[in-house]
This record gives sequence, structure tokens and C-alpha cells, in this order.
Amino acid sequence: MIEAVGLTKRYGKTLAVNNLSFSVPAGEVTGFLGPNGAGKSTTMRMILGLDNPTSGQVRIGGKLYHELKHPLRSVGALLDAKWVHPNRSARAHLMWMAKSNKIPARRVDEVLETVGLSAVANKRAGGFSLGMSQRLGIAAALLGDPEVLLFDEPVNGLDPEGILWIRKFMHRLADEGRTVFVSSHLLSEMALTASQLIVIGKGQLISQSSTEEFVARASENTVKVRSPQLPQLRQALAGASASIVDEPSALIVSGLDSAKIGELAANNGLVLHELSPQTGSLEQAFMQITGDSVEYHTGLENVA
Ligand SMILES: Nc1ncnc2c1ncn2[C@@H]1O[C@H](COP(=O)(O)OP(=O)(O)OP(=O)(O)O)[C@@H](O)[C@H]1O
Repeated sequence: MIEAVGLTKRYGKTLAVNNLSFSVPAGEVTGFLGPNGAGKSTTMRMILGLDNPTSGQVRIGGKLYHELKHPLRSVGALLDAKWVHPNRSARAHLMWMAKSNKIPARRVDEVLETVGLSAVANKRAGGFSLGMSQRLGIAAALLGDPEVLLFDEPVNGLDPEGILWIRKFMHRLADEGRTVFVSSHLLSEMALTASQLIVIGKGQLISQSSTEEFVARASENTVKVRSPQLPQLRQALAGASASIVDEPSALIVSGLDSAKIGELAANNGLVLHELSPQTGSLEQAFMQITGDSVEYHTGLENVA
């Protein structure tokens, strides 16, 4: 179990992580979702003691990272799969890690077997495909047989077979009772992998809920409304408990369908210039929920 309380990290003027509190339960895959630059990697680095919080704390099984007697036996992580000496074999890389962490050498062959790399154990890691490098990174994370596992964007750049393998493997680790915490910027991917979701934007918590609940909310259809009387319409909608997102000359409404919005406008004597139901992909809906929390707009968000 991982527990963050008021976790905050400031880099100069940038508030990368802002008063973040959440808990990641054991026995499940929990997704850590947020647009690029939301603060996911920074949070993971703080969990792993690679970065110090400006304020707040994060505990693994009740302990701060530096209080862990044998860190690799408590928490394993895959942060950057290419972090391997290219001329070392997969086995030599893991042997070196095992030795420096007082982990018995026999564990190296066990984890190579677990991730399906036994046949290439003596090959140069530098020649590995991205999928194989990811497996090697996961083998390294598993060396100490830790209760808690962290994966930062593990499926980035993988082919469908590699993605499926990672997804199944995470489920297996959770079924063994471990805490599995995995970051991604894609809701569609997390919807298939995680049973719990912690969603952040601009370093702040947007929601923590079951994936089912979040996807239901994200897939909720919205309605775009334009009116020359936007402030009055806004007020009427708010009174009807609709959720409203402001656009420059329109409102994006959820919680009420277009028929209800049309009736509400008529009952209040308001003119409508547009009343159009919007259905989009899960990713678009996710972008809408994270709203202006996206740090860098590329203009390509809706392409994928
Ligand atoms: N070492 C650092 N020095 C200065 N700013 C940093 C540093 N690390 C991260 N940041 C800034 O903190 C913010 C959060 O970055 P972070 O990498 O944690 O986000 P992320 O959600 O992991 O995004 P991505 O998926 O793009 O990596 C960004 O504005 C980033 O530029």
C-alpha cells in the first residue's frame, strides 16, 4: 500500500506536484492518469526516494522510503527501460543489481524465467527490442520480490503484443496480492488495465475512484449550447445541477440531455443558437475532465 499526504514538489517557479493526497491499495492495479506534464513521474520519483518532497509525505507500507531496511525488497520500479549498460547481458545486469542489494543470485534466473527472457539471458541488453528491454526492466523490479511495484508509462512505444503481455503481467502481480501502481496519459489503456484510477492534472488530484466509475463519468455525453444570453442560461443550468465547462462563446453541459436543456431554456425564456449533443472518444472525454489542467496544448490531443 502507498499513501501520499499533502505531497508537494516545487521546481523553482513550477509547482510540479501540488498538495496531492491519495492511497494505492494492495491486490489491485491502480492507474495513475494525467496529461503530459501533470506530475506523474515527479510523484513516482518521490515515492522512490529519488526526489525529496518540498512538503508532505509519501509512505510505502507505512514507512518513508529512507526508513525501508531493504528498499528493493519493499518496492520495485520500472521508470526507464533503456537504463541498462548496453554491453552487459541481461543476466549480468541483473546479477550486478542483485549483488549490490544482497539478493541471492538464484533469484536472477527466477525473474528471467518469470518475464520470459531465459533464452536470451546471455545476449547483450543493448541489442534488445523495446519490448524485451521492458521485460528486463520488469525483471529488475521483481528481483527483491517486492510487495509494491511502480511502472512509469510501461506500454509507451510497445506493439500490441507487448502491450497485452504487460497488461496481463500486471494483473498477475496484483492477483498475487501486490500493490501495482502504473502511470499513463491514456485513459483508453488504463480502462483495460487498472481497476482503480488516481487522476491528476497540473500536479493536483482530480479524482480517485474505481475505473468503472471514472469511465462512466468520462463517457457521459455532453451537450454544446450557444446562446446570446449565456450568463442567464448558465445560471439556469447550474440551478438544475448540470455540470458546466465554459468555452469562449458556448457552454459544454453534462448531466442533462439536449431535450432537458432545450426545455429549461424555453421555460426561462432564453434564446438558443446551438444545442448539439457531443459524443467523443474516451480520450476526448478525459481531456475534457482534466480540462485546462493540460500543461502544453499541442493541438494534436484529439488525433490519437
Ligand atoms: N527536475 C526538474 N526540474 C524542473 N522542472 C521539472 C523537473 N522535473 C519535472 N519538472 C516539471 O514538473 C512538471 C511535471 O513533470 P512530470 O515529468 O512529473 O510530469 P508527467 O505527468 O510525468 O508528464 P510526462 O508524462 O510528460 O513525463 C512539468 O512542468 C515539468 O516540466
